[in-house]
Amino acid sequence: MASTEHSTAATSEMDEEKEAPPPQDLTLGWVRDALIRQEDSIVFALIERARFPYNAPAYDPCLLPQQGGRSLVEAFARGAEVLQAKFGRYQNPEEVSFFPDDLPAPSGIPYNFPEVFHPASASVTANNAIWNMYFNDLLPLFTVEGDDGNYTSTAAADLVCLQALSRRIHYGKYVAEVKFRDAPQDYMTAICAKDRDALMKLLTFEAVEEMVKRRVLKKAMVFGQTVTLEDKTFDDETKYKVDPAVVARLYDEWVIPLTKDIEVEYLLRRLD
Ligand SMILES: C=C(O[C@@H]1C=C(C(=O)O)C=C[C@H]1O)C(=O)O
Repeated sequence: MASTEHSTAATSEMDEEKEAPPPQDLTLGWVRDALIRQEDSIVFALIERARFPYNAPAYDPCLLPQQGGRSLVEAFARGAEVLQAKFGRYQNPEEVSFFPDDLPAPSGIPYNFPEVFHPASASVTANNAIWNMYFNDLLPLFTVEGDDGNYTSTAAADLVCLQALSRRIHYGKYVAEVKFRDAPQDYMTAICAKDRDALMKLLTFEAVEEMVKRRVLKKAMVFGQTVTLEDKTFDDETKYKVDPAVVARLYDEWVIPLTKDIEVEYLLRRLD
């Protein structure tokens, strides 16, 4: 009994340290560490989705006529968001809904999230772009063609990917806030001039972006290997659960540019 109590306390302390929401006095280092941890979630979510083939009927609005023109994946995502909103998921500023209209009021146990965002900037969202990118561009790149009939599990795996990508990209709001606080004069000049290019230049760190892309490529290799007890070497013939080049491309073409778009949009409203 005593040892159970002890281990429960130890676990919750550890969780608090790892999963604490962003502090009000956040630093760029803190935010970048959070982004690094989220890379793991994204790579694992893609690996889970890749267990199923493409499963085209999950995206066909004709599959479920009673859903009024919505595909199974859209109906599933909307239903999941309604349930999650009820329990307060979107009270967390890290979480952004894909279908914010008609979500019920939260009735869960309130949590006192620190108010980090400038209020006028808080509602910036890229979820439409993320949804379209995921289904039109990304999904065909990392799933094999085919139909195994397991559409609900497929939709559930899609939603995990979408939510992980959305959380990462909307973390651009924290990045923007901390960069603004670190150099308010530089940012204020560009914000007052509504100069998107100047803002983009100010917030871009190319060396950091290169490191991010190299790291996610490596994570996809490490996490996507089949681990066996026999010694074996990994070479060009190694089969990965998700092609590491696709993960690097995901970050290069979509995740980093969308994060930076969020940063710019956040900053443009930062003085409102
Ligand atoms: C997120 C940041 O802002 C920009 C976007 C990056 C990203 O999305 O990974 C990396 C570097 C910056 O160009 C950051 O500075 O860490």
